[in-house]
Formats: sequence, structure tokens, C-alpha cells
Amino acid sequence: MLQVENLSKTYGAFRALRDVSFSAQAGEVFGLLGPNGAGKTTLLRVLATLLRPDSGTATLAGHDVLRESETVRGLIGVVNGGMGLYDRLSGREILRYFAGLYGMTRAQADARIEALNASLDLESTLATRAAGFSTGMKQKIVIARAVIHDPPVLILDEAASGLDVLARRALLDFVLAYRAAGRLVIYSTHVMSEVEEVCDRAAVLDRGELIAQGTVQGLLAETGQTSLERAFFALLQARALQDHALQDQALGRAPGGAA
Ligand SMILES: Nc1ncnc2c1ncn2[C@@H]1O[C@H](COP(=O)(O)OP(=O)(O)OP(=O)(O)O)[C@@H](O)[C@H]1O
Repeated sequence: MLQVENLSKTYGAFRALRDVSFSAQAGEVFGLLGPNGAGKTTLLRVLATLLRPDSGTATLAGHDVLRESETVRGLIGVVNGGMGLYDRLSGREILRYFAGLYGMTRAQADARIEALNASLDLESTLATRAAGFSTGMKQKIVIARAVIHDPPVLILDEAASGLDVLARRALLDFVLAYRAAGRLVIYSTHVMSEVEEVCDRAAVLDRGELIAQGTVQGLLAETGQTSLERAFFALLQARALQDHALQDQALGRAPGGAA
């Protein structure tokens, strides 16, 4: 479903992505893990056709994100933390508006809203104006808006941050239900428990490089750790040590920096 090959992106002289490659399949939740600044959002923005990479390719269901960006936009739903809701519109009006942007008829929109009401428990949110939404209500509408056209791929960038335990639970359950419907969910976070709970596989990004990928069990086995958080630390630490060793080598120093 998703093929990423050798993606690189620089901001000026800064390399935000370096030769990132991975693939993800329909019917799985694929996690993207990384510390702040690792390049997760940059990668997701490329996949969402919002940012041009310097080199490399990404294809979704066989469509190139650069050359066929319009087609790709119809195949994805994106939740990236930006709420951007029209205060004066009710939840239902917001969803109808976005359905219209995707070319859906009013009848199609209303049928889809009913289906989303059942899975996201939108209830009063549909009739309430956005100005009166709680954070949890906002998040539900943002998710419903992202999948109003029933896209085969859902991209979530730190979507659970700032949510209380109930709203977070609703989000994770929705992710699992979306996967069960045979969709691909790309789930970016730095909260390990979320990855352990919903991700089938995950990739670890560090300073723009993909340094490991696999199932949670695979990442634990690779690092010899008992929790994903420990595995994550171990991977980053091993990478930092490797970088120091390379620097030492380049400068002709003994390992550890001795002259
Ligand atoms: N428009 C930009 N111009 C310059 N540098 C940028 C720009 N956008 C991001 N960066 C830098 O690129 C690096 C990767 O940023 P990115 O937002 O992709 O990381 P992230 O993994 O999503 O981090 P976080 O978890 O903090 O959101 C960071 O060092 C960031 O400062």
C-alpha cells in the first residue's frame, strides 16, 4: 500500500530526512517513533503531499505522491494537531462541508456521518457549534473530518497529545477499528504505550535516519530489552555511540576521544 524509497529532505543546510525507506501494508497500524526533531512530521508532510522531498520516492497504492498528488490526496486522511474548525458551524455542518470538498453528495455525506457517529460516538458534537466544543469533541470532529471520504490510508501525527484519558481511548479504539476495516494507519507519536497498544510494526527515526524497524516484539528482541521505551533508548544510544566512533575515526582519534 505504501512504499517509501530513499526519501531525503533538507531545510537549508539541515538534513531533516536522510535516505528513509520502508513499506507498510493495508490492514496494519504502522508506527513512526522518534525523539523531538527526528523528522517524523517532515516525513508525514511528504506522504501527505504537503512537502516536496529533495530526492527519493513515495507511492501510495501505486500512486506517486509527487506526480499524482491529487489522486494521493483522495486516498489519505490526515490528523496533524491543527484543529482549524469554523467556530460558527456545527459538527454536522463541518463534516458536510468537507464531504462536499471531496465531491460527495448530501446523501452520501449524511450516510457517512451516521456511520462515523456510530464508530466515534459523535452524538451531541454533531449539533453543537465548534465554538462550544471541548478538546475531546474537537478531536472527534477532526478525526471524522479526516476520514469523511473513507480513505484507505489514515495519517496521524501526535494525534493523541493533549487528550484526556477518555478521548485518548476513543482515538485508539478508532485506530484499531480502522485497521480492522482493512485500512492502513500511519501513527506517529513519542508515547511508547500507544505504540505498544496499537502498532503492528514501527520504525524508529533519529536525526532524519530510520535506524530500526519491526514489530514491537522484534524491536525488543533486537535490543534485548523488556519494554519499548528501553528498546527506544537503547537504539538511540547505540546510534550515538556509533556516530562518536565514526567521528573519532575521521579525526584519527582513539575510540572514546583520547588523542
Ligand atoms: N520549515 C522548516 N525550516 C527549517 N527547519 C525545519 C523546518 N521544519 C522542520 N525543521 C527542522 O527539521 C527537524 C525535523 O523536524 P520535524 O518536525 O520533522 O521533527 P519531528 O520528529 O516531527 O519532531 P517533533 O516530535 O518535535 O514534532 C527539526 O530539527 C526541525 O527544527
